[in-house]
Amino acid sequence: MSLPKAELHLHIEGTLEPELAFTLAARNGVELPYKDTEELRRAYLFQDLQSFLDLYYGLMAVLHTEDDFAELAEAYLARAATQGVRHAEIFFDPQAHTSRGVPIGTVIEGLARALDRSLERHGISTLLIMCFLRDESAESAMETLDAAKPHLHRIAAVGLDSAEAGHPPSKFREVYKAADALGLRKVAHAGEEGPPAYIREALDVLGVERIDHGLRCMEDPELVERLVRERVPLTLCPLSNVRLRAVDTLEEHPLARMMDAGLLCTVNSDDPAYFGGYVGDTFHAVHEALGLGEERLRELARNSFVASFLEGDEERRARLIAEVETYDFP
Ligand SMILES: Nc1ncnc2[nH]cnc12
Ligand SMILES: [Zn+2]
Repeated sequence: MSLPKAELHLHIEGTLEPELAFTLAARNGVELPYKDTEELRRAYLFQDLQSFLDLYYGLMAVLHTEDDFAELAEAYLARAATQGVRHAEIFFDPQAHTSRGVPIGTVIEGLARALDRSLERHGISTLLIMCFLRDESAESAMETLDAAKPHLHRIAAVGLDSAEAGHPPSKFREVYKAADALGLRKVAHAGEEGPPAYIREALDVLGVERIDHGLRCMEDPELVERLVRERVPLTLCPLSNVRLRAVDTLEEHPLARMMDAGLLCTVNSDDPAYFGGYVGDTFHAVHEALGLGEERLRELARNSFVASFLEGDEERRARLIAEVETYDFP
């Protein structure tokens, strides 16, 4: 769907399509435990977040050089442009690469090469969000922040992702404080598999400006009231929630109820190579499965720009919102 939109919850490693994975594996002499792309795709049957993460981190073994990261990001941006994406705030997981011996500079400078030409090539403005793996230690997160210091001009914000249960946001209090002191903005995954209390902690302890997912806020009416009152954006990922079994079917996804409750919802693709669709496909899917009409889709698109970190370019934000308001649905 080419309705103009921002993508605010997208893991660049989650855009690694099987075809590119095999190309990079051949180029870098990496042997994959799958015969071909078909067999790899057949392995995309996940029981929960952890079963996805196990495969996801394994496949990252094909990413080695700056060129690899540039090619990965370029492929995503080219595809996103065909789905109406005009602005993308892109997560990456440095520890998933540094732990394999790939220097953080290789990751950041490779991604930046594609991002730097994205506006001109694809009409997509971009920024980078560096995520800490919450199932690694707080010390490792702090070392990652330190290692990123020579590249800070490339990074807009920090985030928190990976296995949520048992890894509360408060574990990362100090590293978020340090990131804040460096002028970085703050987001965190919370309430995907973890309880509503993790959403409160992300707000109160880490001081995040957006909640990634936030799905489980619906179990806590007082929290919903607060999120509405404080206009805290939620970056929801409905196709991901189905594939990782946070909800049984897309028809049962609470997105429509969340919008009715007055929450500032956005929809995003999370890891589109694994979850069956890019963000335009996701808009289409929620239209079909949840009966969200044109005004609701327009609201989601408007919210994506409202919730974006486009503060450096208010003129662009206003122009993109105006495009949403006047978009003619086919
Ligand atoms: N849905 C998700 N939740 C947590 N960490 C992730 N990393 C990539 N996708 C993720
Ligand atoms: Zn995510």
